[in-house]
Amino acid sequence: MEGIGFLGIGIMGKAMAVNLLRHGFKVTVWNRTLSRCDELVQHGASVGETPAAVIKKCKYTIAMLSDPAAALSVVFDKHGTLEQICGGKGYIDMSTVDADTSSQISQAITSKGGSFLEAPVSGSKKPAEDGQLVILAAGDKDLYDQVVPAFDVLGKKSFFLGQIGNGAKMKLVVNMIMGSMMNAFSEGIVLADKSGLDPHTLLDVLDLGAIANPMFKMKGPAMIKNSYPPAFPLKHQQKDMRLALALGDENAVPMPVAAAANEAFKKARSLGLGDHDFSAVFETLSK
Ligand SMILES: NC(=O)C1=CN([C@@H]2O[C@H](COP(=O)(O)OP(=O)(O)OC[C@H]3O[C@@H](n4cnc5c(N)ncnc54)[C@H](OP(=O)(O)O)[C@@H]3O)[C@@H](O)[C@H]2O)C=CC1
Ligand SMILES: O=CCCC(=O)O
Repeated sequence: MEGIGFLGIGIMGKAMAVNLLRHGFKVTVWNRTLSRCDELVQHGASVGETPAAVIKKCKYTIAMLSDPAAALSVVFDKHGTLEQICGGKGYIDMSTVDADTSSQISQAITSKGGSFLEAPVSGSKKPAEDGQLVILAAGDKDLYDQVVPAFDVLGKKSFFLGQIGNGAKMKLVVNMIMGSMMNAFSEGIVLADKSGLDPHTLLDVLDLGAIANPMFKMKGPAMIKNSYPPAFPLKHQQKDMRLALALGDENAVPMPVAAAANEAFKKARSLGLGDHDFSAVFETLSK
């Protein structure tokens, strides 16, 4: 593959871009807060002054941005992706957005002759650092085949899910389940504690049974200490619950558990916990 552009050097974008550099890819980065690119330069990246400058330079460009508004802004605003995208160039948006946002971006890119893939990911900061993400791609199959070498570095498994929107929907379903689980887990820890049990023993019991999972194992000990270093920011989890609930509305799927979980994440945001890890929803139970 030729050089890759990378737009959005947040928690995930930084880990993914560093990983690509470590594996020998030439990477040109851009971030809205440009100073955040400095660390990437130390790892060997070049910097583009605008998204358009990155697109102009690179055959393939990946975006990893916070939400639908950010993903749209980087494509459609002045000096954005659309100004330079053209035939022979590919744009891969790995942000978690809804299917409608992805379709808008896809239509705009393809109307200029470019090719487009949505490719949101499952897995957080550590899997991103270790190249262990799960990639949920959909859209242009030729572009997918061309960028497999990069996906092989970023992830442990890639799925090609067909038409645009399917990757976004799959990602939202997964994160809706995860957000609901996090709330049940938080309630369980508090219930164990308040009823006189040792929450650490609860973690040991959970880890040996049918509902053992990496998330409980990884986040539980820190939650018991009321510590929430951001791997997956709570504001993004609440965005995903909101988008998943909208998908439920569209399809007339009742989701009372997810709706309650969303309320808990909104409460956590109102307490100023949006930039903490999403496990900080635990705090809403004692407030
Ligand atoms: N963290 C995680 O565990 C995971 C996150 N995701 C998803 O990946 C995406 C990125 O997440 P993460 O890295 O954690 O988020 P961060 O909040 O760490 O980074 C967000 C990035 O988006 C940029 N951004 C925000 N608003 C705008 C805007 N209006 N215009 C241009 N750029 C903007 C930020 O730029 P600036 O630095 O200037 O603020 C930053 O580069 C999200 O969609 C998230 O849901 C998916 C899987 C796991
Ligand atoms: O979107 C964030 C997903 C976080 C994870 O899969 O651990």
